[in-house]
Amino acid sequence: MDKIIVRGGKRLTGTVKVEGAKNAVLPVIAATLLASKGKCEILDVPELSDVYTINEVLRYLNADVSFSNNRITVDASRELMMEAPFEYVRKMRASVLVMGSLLAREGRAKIALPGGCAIGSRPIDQHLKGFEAMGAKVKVGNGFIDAEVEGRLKGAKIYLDFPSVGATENIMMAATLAEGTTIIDNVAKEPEIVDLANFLNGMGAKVRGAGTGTIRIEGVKELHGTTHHIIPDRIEAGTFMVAAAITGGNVLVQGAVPEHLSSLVSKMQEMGVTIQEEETGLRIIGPERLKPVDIKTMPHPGFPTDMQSQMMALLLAADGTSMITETVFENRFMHVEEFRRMNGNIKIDGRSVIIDGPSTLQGAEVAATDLRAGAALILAGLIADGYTRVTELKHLDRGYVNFHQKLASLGADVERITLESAPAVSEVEVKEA
Ligand SMILES: CC(=O)N[C@H]1[C@@H](OP(=O)(O)OP(=O)(O)OC[C@H]2O[C@@H](n3ccc(=O)[nH]c3=O)[C@H](O)[C@@H]2O)O[C@H](CO)[C@@H](O)[C@@H]1O
Ligand SMILES: C=C(OP(=O)(O)O)C(=O)O
Repeated sequence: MDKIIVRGGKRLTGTVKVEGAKNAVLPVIAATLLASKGKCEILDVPELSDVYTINEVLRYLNADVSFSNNRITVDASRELMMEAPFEYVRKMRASVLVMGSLLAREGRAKIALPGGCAIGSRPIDQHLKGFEAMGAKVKVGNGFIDAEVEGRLKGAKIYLDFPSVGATENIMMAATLAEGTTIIDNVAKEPEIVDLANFLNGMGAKVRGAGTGTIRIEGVKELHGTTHHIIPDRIEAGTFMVAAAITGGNVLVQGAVPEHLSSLVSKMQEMGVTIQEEETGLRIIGPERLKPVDIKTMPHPGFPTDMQSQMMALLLAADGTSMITETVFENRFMHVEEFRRMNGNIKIDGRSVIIDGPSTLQGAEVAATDLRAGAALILAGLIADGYTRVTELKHLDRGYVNFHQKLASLGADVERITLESAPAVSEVEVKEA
């Protein structure tokens, strides 16, 4: 079991470079299954545990995948298997993203039901509604979702009840090989949707309107391999922006795309943080005194839920009362208890959290309850008194490459230790007794 240990009090300075986006690369890898001819080459791929997991899913489905030096090649030209078992879906919910590609290419997709996770129940009814509208018969039973279509999927008009990122991606992928035109309304507008559309078009698909509320896809008979660069990770960029601001530092976040980060930039500026656009990214200069703000998470271009816990850490340091309202996930406040263990003055009120700052944070042993919570607790540790020990790093490793090393390169006092070889405390006590 690994732990990250942070000693608070260091001001961060220097330059940090962000990786390719996790939430862009996962659907892009799933989409490579649509290419029945040629190889796909994906560049700027982050070395994350989620990427290794989805590569395993593709190999299980009979694709040839290689991954080195931030570059993945996939040859999916052989006939594919149609089933993704629970061992993968349990590790990573994004495994459900292979469903649209499999259904479009092979006429069937059987995927273990993803179940709930630490941030909420996360149903996939909107994905399934889209597949059904395109002519698939969907059965749910024995822990699996089994979708099947006779012949090709048919183009359809689909309205999403909520602009779900995953449903937009899955339906978009399925529609590329459908017969006729598919129009999806009330879709997600996240930059990762645009990246996926660009990748699909590089494969020979006809996708228009990505980044707006309506996407129109004219189905084609087959897709081929292509080369694609993944966009920079706006959430990793945002996390380092908060690291700079919380320590009163001065950091250039290379690869931060201002258009992808506008809601975060606005909120941080309201808090008194100086943000300057430079040629290669955004420079963040933390103020002496942070002002409180209210935040409501929303689908893009609203404030991203994936930055909610990191902003909570920043607001703990602000001078006054702030409120965060989470509207995207039903249960994304597990980190509140952990912040309380660090002496954070913070309380939950329904879907909102009230933060009374500034809290004098104290180092404590805390658990990363989900991926962004892990990052947020480390950020809080940067200004806490004494040592903060963060456990459950498997969550952090899903979404951040070398997080502690990047922070250390900016001057943070932080290290990661592996405890496997160390004796448990109780063993030491028994021997000493
Ligand atoms: C791999 C990836 O890209 N993950 C991101 C993606 O997750 P993901 O694609 O799972 O998120 P969605 O946008 O689908 O989910 C948002 C909300 O809609 C609900 N919902 C979704 C689908 C559905 O069929 N029915 C339904 O009710 C979910 O339970 C959730 O409450 O977008 C989220 C919202 O920006 C981000 O936090 C995740 O980091
Ligand atoms: C919630 C997240 O990811 P996932 O959808 O992969 O769980 C995230 O990236 O913060």
